[in-house]
Amino acid sequence: MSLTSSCFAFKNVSFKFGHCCKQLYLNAYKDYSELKQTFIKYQLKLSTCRMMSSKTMSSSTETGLIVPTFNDKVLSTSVDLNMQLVMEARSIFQTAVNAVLPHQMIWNKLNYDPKKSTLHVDGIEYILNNNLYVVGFGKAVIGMARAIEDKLGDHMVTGVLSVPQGISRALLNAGKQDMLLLPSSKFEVIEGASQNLPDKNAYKAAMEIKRIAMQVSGGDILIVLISGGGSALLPAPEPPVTLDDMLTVTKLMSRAGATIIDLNTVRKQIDILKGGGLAELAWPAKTISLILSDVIGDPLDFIASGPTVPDCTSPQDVLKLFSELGIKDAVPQSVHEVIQRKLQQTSSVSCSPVSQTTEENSRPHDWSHVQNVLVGTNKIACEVAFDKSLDYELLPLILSTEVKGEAREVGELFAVLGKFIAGAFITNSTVNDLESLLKTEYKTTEKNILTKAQIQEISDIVNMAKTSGRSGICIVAGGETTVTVRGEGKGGRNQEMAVAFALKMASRPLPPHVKVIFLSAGTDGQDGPTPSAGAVVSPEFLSLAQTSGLDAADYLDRNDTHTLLSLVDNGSCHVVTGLTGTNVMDLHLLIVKSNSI
Ligand SMILES: Nc1ncnc2c1ncn2[C@@H]1O[C@H](COP(=O)(O)OP(=O)(O)O)[C@@H](O)[C@H]1O
Ligand SMILES: O=C(O)[C@H](O)COP(=O)(O)O
Repeated sequence: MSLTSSCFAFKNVSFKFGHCCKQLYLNAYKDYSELKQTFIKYQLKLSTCRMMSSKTMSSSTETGLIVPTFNDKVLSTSVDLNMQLVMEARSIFQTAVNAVLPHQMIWNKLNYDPKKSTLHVDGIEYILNNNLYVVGFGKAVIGMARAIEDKLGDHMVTGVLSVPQGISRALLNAGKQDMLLLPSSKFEVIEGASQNLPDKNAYKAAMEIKRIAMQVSGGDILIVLISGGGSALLPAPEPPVTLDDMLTVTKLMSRAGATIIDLNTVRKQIDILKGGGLAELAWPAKTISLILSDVIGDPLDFIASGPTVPDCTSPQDVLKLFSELGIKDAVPQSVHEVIQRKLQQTSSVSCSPVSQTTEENSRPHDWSHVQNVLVGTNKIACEVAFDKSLDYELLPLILSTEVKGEAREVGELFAVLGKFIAGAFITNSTVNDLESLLKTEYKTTEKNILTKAQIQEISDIVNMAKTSGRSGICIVAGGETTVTVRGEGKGGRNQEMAVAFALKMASRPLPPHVKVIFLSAGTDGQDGPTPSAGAVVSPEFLSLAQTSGLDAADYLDRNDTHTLLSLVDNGSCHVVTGLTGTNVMDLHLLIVKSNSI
């Protein structure tokens, strides 16, 4: 995947159907973060006043400076500070992950009144009366299904889950019993799609799910649980496309550098259940889709290829993609046949909520029977990380929830930000200083890596820290970078970011008394094909590696960052959580703290 035009900026990615929602979201999010910053300013003023008036809250040095305290312990050595920042980062990450665990999310969203047997979801009321059917597909749906069954099991008729091969055993081994179904469960669980590729088991599960969708009727309620990996776990190729043809197209596109949006555009056009097909089949039953987003920007119609969302793609989009990716001739003939057939059927893309009368089912209906609900997103995790940072007296800033681009380059970018913030603590740095630092220190093919607004936000948060006497800043970000794997090593995008960060930080020593650490980890607990979720490093990581005779740059070049992290300091830099049972992409935390303010 090539580096996008801006790693951090909110991408102006517009889907016809979703664009207006996205703009509303951006406006709301902007208001939210301004509100948050206002709150912080107020809180800071309050605490600064309190601090000035009471000696008990801090210890002062002979020069009268207020030394930052942490849990009433005055920091004495930089080693303490380093270890403390690592502990804080790990705690912030874990707190954020806990907030997007399946049980937490489902219980937050579903308001059930057992006396009235009514279920309220975002203000919409449903009457439960042993009329509930549940299907699910994705890496995190077992935990979601357990939460549903705990809450609404009495009304469940039946349920089917399509989950990754080995996930139940892995969750059991990770001690996540609370995310597994009980022996009395009404769910049928079918494991498949190992390596996230559709297979016969996933196909069997998809057919079972299709059968339930066709079985439900007017008075029934179908809950659909969706999370990352759902596309591969719900393969329902439209004849004459076969499962093998679908596999061929997926592999062809992935190898050609297709994005998840590209992949799912094609999947929606050649699959009966994707692109709203599942909800169409369930009509007139009411469908409630509970969605855990692992796609940047949370586009409902692309997460797991949007089986319950109106489809805004077209057969023309598919042909355009095939030619852009240079795979048109390699695509199976059956796929071209389905695309050509659709070209005849639809003259233009229709995103109207009222779907056309389709010949095979002659059921004219709109989408009022469907409620799509985002229950877990990277944004929620980032906001929890934001709040948790305040507990550690850090001044937080959510820089982006749409981080993308080549992992090592994004890791280096965080290093440049770390250097700027560290320097700004002891000098009067300005926005221009950060812009020039990015130009000189950050050699990348892209020009506007950070938006002007984000550069301004970083400069503002530093000034706010200095004027309020806060000794630390926590930059929170999330998203999903990519790795162009060229070496034979073992690693993942978050481990690559951490090692690249450490290498970049080493190019310029930090001012005395200022410490910088960087944590990058996947919320699903697995970074690449490794048992790590990611890593947390300080600039000292490099000297630790060198004392062990390890060349970090060489390990990075061979995509062998997991091995390197395992060898340095007995693997103490790894972030290991085990499979978490959730998946809202990755979290990045840059913490800069000075013990001289
Ligand atoms: N040795 C490696 N070093 C760095 N990244 C790797 C390596 N091997 C695989 N990857 C990356 O890990 C990605 C898969 O990440 P993973 O966390 O398993 O899945 P998901 O993207 O669903 O979270 C692959 O797309 C690949 O880019
Ligand atoms: O389409 C899907 O399955 C998800 O939206 C993204 O899948 P991934 O987790 O395999 O990228």
